[in-house]
Amino acid sequence: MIEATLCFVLRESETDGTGEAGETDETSETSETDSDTDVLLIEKRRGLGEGWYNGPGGKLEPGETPRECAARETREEVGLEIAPDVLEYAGELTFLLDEEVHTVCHVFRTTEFAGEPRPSDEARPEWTPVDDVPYDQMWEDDRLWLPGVLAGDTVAGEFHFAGGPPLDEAAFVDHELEWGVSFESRDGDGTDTSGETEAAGE
Ligand SMILES: Nc1nc2c([nH]c(=O)n2[C@H]2C[C@H](O)[C@@H](COP(=O)(O)OP(=O)(O)OP(=O)(O)O)O2)c(=O)[nH]1
Repeated sequence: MIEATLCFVLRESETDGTGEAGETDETSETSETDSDTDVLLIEKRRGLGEGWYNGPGGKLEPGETPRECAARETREEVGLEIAPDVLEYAGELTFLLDEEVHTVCHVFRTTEFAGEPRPSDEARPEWTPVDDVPYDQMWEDDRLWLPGVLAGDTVAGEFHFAGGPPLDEAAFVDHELEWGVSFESRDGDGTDTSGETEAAGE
């Protein structure tokens, strides 16, 4: 079983024409988009999910906590500095391949970071308005849980894939999601859950 992380860094969109987001032209009545928040996505250049968009993240190293891993991977992949303890635990995703647990992924969210994103061998970073996330160029399950996570909710999910390995070539066949889960101050162990279960196909 692989233990991995994802880290979604959020910022207020730049709508004054000085940044990439919210650029305007003289004929526009307003430069506002539907959303005033950007998320830092990466185009993954290698490894599982290569060529797709995702958040920075990767596998835990020995002795590392999930939040330490999320902060390290974000630094290595896009050069942002994040203190592990500011990360908000937003989700626990379990990916099953042919009914066996393949990966447990801890999902974090933060608005606190230092530095400017820069590309690396692993990732090309891109600030993306949360309403423009390219779900058609991402893992198929992401459209089910990422909008809620970006909106501030917490989630526990199970995602069933069949026909692999590798996981990113398997078919996505089923899922269960539970929203409003209380993870308290956990770092990856023990969960205190509450909320409704939403089964696939409902
Ligand atoms: N958004 C999203 N991410 C997923 C899904 N499944 C899945 O494994 N991931 C994440 C977990 C990890 O962050 C990443 C896979 O990690 P990886 O094995 O490619 O890690 P890596 O080699 O790039 O990283 P490293 O630890 O070797 O540096 O993809 C999914 O369905 N959706």
